Amino acid sequence: MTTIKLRSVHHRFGEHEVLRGIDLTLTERRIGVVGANGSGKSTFARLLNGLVVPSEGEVRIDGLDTAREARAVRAKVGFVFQNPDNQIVMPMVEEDVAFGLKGLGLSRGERDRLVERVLDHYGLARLRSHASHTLSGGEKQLLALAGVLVSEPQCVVFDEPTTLLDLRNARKVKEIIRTLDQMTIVVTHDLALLDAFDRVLVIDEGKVIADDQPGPALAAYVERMI
Ligand SMILES: Nc1ncnc2c1ncn2[C@@H]1O[C@H](COP(=O)(O)OP(=O)(O)OP(=O)(O)O)[C@@H](O)[C@H]1O
Repeated sequence: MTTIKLRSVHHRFGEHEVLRGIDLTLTERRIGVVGANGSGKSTFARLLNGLVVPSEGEVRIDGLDTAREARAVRAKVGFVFQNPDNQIVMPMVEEDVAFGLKGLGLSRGERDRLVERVLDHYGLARLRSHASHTLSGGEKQLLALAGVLVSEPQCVVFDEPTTLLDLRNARKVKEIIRTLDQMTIVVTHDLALLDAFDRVLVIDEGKVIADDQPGPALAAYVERMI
């Protein structure tokens, strides 16, 4: 089990204080994060694997400080961006998946086996030799996911994973999220996705204003939005 702790976290971009005092301990397997546009959700999500370091306070993943132990933190917590183009770095599909294993000290054989498994699992095997930039939006999102999941992180953070997808691909990605073994934290505007989650955080103007099971948390969110 992974434990994520945020202590007195504030984050500022210049003068703008985007997160304003967040204290949380996260251990549940499925955690949703909702809130209005610009409320600080993406910034919050990025704190969890050290993509953003808090201006004040600290974020620890199983005791590791994201500000000082970023490499170890990223091995534990994978991050899937809303736009897969932010994440796909290698020209060919299988190279891009293999890139997710870089720096882990695996032999070539182990690396090939893990890449093979994840390509098969996400239906990308037939595209293995394709140029990454020629994939459709849905295929790119699956590739971005495969590139993160290939290294089997203990926790995966998704920032609006279905926003750019059509219905079929959104459904596919949601099914993957529902069936992942790992701890999963999902920022989304798709409230139905969160029905079976264990915990939902509502962020408003940089603060957590509700933190509960999906029913009451989403009711608080809807009330705040109208
Ligand atoms: N790198 C940055 N530099 C300056 N300001 C930023 C930066 N990233 C985010 N912000 C600002 O911080 C605020 C919160 O942004 P954030 O992306 O965390 O919100 P969000 O809740 O994810 O929004 P959305 O639902 O629209 O994606 C916004 O006002 C945004 O303009």
